[in-house]
Amino acid sequence: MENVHILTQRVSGRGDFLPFSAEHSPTNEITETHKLVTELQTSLVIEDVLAIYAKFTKQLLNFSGLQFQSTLGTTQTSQSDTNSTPYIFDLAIGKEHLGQLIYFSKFPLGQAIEKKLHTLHTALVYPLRNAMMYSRVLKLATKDALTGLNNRSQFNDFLLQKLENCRRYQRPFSLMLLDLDNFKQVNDNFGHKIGDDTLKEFSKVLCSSIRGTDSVFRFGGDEFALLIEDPEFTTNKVIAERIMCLVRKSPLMSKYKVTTSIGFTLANSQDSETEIFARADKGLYKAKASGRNCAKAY
Ligand SMILES: Nc1nc2c(ncn2[C@@H]2O[C@H](COP(=O)(O)OP(=O)(O)OP(=O)(O)O)[C@@H](O)[C@H]2O)c(=O)[nH]1
Repeated sequence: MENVHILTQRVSGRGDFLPFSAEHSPTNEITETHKLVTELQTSLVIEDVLAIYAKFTKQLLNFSGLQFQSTLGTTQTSQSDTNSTPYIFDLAIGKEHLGQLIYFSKFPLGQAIEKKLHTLHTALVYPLRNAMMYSRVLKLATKDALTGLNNRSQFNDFLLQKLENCRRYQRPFSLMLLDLDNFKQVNDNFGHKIGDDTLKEFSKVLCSSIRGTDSVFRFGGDEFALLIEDPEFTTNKVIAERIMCLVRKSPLMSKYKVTTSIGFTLANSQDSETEIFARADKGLYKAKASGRNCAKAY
């Protein structure tokens, strides 16, 4: 510990290692680590856990960025500058590898700092693993595995929320239901893999046809839905036209002659989930009955 103290005092002027604490005793270190663990346990969100850890560790090491890479992707603290030298640490609990924690620093890490970081990593790993598990479970519960879109259960929650906002704050929204036409023949004639690729392609079309405030869902099979914020009747028509146009332009979807039928409806403040859904579904039925590849309001 004395080494840490000497090191921080010697080079703090350069801005890399800040004085960690005036008094470094084993008792202090245990108290600090305990405080860190307590704070880390206040969140199950990976980004938050990393931010809490970064704030604490900044007292020891003036790093310019902190990143955590795992099978769940890359998370980094806000305003991370990743241009300086990366110092990579594997994080594991026993044989379970969690991922890599990367400190970006303009200055070299001394051995004493590295040792201290290893101690802090022991405080980080359990709360981080809990957050990773939570993220996986949340994904399983709310996302469609094939397309990564929100699933039906998430749709039910979103729809209730939108109806509540519509009733209380007169915030209008609309529901659009979409179903692919002639999709069965893609699977039957070209195989399930091409069928899956078509569904993924259509998901991209939907995501690129809406604004960030709108949401896309896959119910299963070739059925999708959109919840559109603040729409006018014409907005819905514009969105539907945009989707059908992108489907026509998609090399994959045009190759397999897949189009989409669309039904939509505007919400009103008296609507229940069943009522609004039934109206959009009638619109979709009308579109199918009118020969497919078109959009109908109800
Ligand atoms: N590749 C793939 N196919 C799926 C998936 N889920 C459901 N399907 C298939 O989607 C097809 C849905 O067919 P329908 O909507 O009934 O048929 P369609 O040809 O689109 O008929 P219309 O809607 O009347 O134009 C069925 O063949 C299902 O087996 C999936 O995850 N991947």
